[in-house]
Amino acid sequence: MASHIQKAFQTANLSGFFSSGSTNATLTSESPNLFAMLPLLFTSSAIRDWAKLIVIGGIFETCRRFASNSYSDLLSSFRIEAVFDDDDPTYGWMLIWLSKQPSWREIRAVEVVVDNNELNDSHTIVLEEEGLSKYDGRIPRKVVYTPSPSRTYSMWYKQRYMTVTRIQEQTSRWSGKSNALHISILSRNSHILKDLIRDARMEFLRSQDNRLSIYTSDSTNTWRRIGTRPKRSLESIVLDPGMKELLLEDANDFLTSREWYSERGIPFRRGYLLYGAPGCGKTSLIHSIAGALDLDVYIISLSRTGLDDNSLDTLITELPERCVALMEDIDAALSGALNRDEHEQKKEATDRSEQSTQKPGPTPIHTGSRVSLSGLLNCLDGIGAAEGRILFATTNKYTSLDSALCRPGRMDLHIEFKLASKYQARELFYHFYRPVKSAVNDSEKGSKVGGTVNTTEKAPSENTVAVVGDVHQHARFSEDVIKALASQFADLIPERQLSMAAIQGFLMTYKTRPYLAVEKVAGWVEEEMSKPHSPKVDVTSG
Ligand SMILES: Nc1ncnc2c1ncn2[C@@H]1O[C@H](COP(=O)(O)OP(=O)(O)OP(=O)(O)O)[C@@H](O)[C@H]1O
Repeated sequence: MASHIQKAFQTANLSGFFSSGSTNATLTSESPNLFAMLPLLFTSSAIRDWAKLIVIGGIFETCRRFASNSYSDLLSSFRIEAVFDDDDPTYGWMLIWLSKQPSWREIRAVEVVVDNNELNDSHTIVLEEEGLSKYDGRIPRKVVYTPSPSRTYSMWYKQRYMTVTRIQEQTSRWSGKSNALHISILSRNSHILKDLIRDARMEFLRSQDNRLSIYTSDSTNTWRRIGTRPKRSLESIVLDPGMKELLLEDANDFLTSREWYSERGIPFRRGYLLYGAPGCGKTSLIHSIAGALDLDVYIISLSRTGLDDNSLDTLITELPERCVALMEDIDAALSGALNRDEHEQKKEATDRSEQSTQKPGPTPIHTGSRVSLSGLLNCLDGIGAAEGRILFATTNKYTSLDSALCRPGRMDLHIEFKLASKYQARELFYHFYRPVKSAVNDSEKGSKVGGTVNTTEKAPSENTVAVVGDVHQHARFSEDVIKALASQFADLIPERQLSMAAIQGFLMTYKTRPYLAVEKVAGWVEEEMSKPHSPKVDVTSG
């Protein structure tokens, strides 16, 4: 081979390169004749040499690849690998588990962010709260660490070497970045991965104690956990006696009756329709019940831009088995002609034009949603509808709902929320100001006068508190005093005229001043009742 190439170079006047013994070979001054050398490179013996070169090269490359693959296979056989995508709950479990590992606290390359949104904890890791205390009356914002993208961190898990890499990818210009955790553990035993996932899940559940996970759907119709919120105790929601208990018992009974449903061939689903005036506790009760039953809440926003029948179907099909699905203001999403199917739209338009001289129909509300009533009905009890889910729907306009939507099987239990009764006003007052046991000041227990409370009498520090502005100080009044004040307060609230939200709003003005609240309530009620938008309920008894 070399002889052929040498020949070619000699022909091209480059023989100086190959002359033996010449260590300082230099080019001749004549320019090399490259064209003359070409035919020599394609003679039969030269081609044979080329072929040999290719075969030898090929053998080398194959051996190299074989060795490298065998090496990776060998390594893989000692390694367990797993990928956790951020659109799956396990990603959050892993981050929380990592944040609890002592070695994780010593990592040297992190992405540091200030956690602005208390709800949004699914992408954060390592809560650095040490050394951060109340400063100058302000609580500092939480600083969180996230593992830097594309870096590999090493650590030990159950005496096994483990590496963690966070991969970040730009999914599209609009939908932003996606994250994934790649975990590799040096072990031949696959149980180590199961152990890791179980530990991560336990850590996650521990961190969620007394918190409720909330999910919403994003523009790609995927469920995303937007964060958590503290569970609200059922006790803090004041409804007519027996109402909460009825709902909780029914939901509890449903969750434990899977077999009963399957033996009778009834789809294992339950729907509750909560209707009534705004601000009467519908949403609060749903969150509270979900907390009491330890279920996650999946919010289905029917008026979300871009949502149509197909995507709604996908979302409902992908609900997990045990969860609370929440559709708020179901009337708002379906009230427009836009949201009815074509046939119904036309029929409705004709009916309206016929009746227009007697009664004008409601103006359609144009939301960004393209969900039709028939689409919603099919989703709620279609083949793909998730089993074991509890659906809660709320509305302020019960009478405007289609009867097909309200029928048993879709909405099994209808519960009316009325404006506040005197009983509710009293209980709300009591829960608002009730003493925290440890902080009751015994010296104030004597402010009760002969079974009634003198509202002109002020607790010693009531006015001082308002000036200082430490508005969240509680429990300076005895239970008896608060109970007596609550009764006086309730007497001044008219039956079923004001919403609980409005009464709560009034009490917020007097956060630590129950006496003043009682003193001012009559004036406030008068003012509220004279307002033109004073609540009117559009309901019929359910
Ligand atoms: N029955 C109640 N008991 C205790 N608090 C209540 C009650 N009703 C309303 N509230 C308070 O009023 C506020 C609004 O309540 P909520 O959002 O649950 O009302 P809603 O009936 O869902 O209103 P809307 O129909 O406008 O969505 C909450 O802060 C809640 O604490």
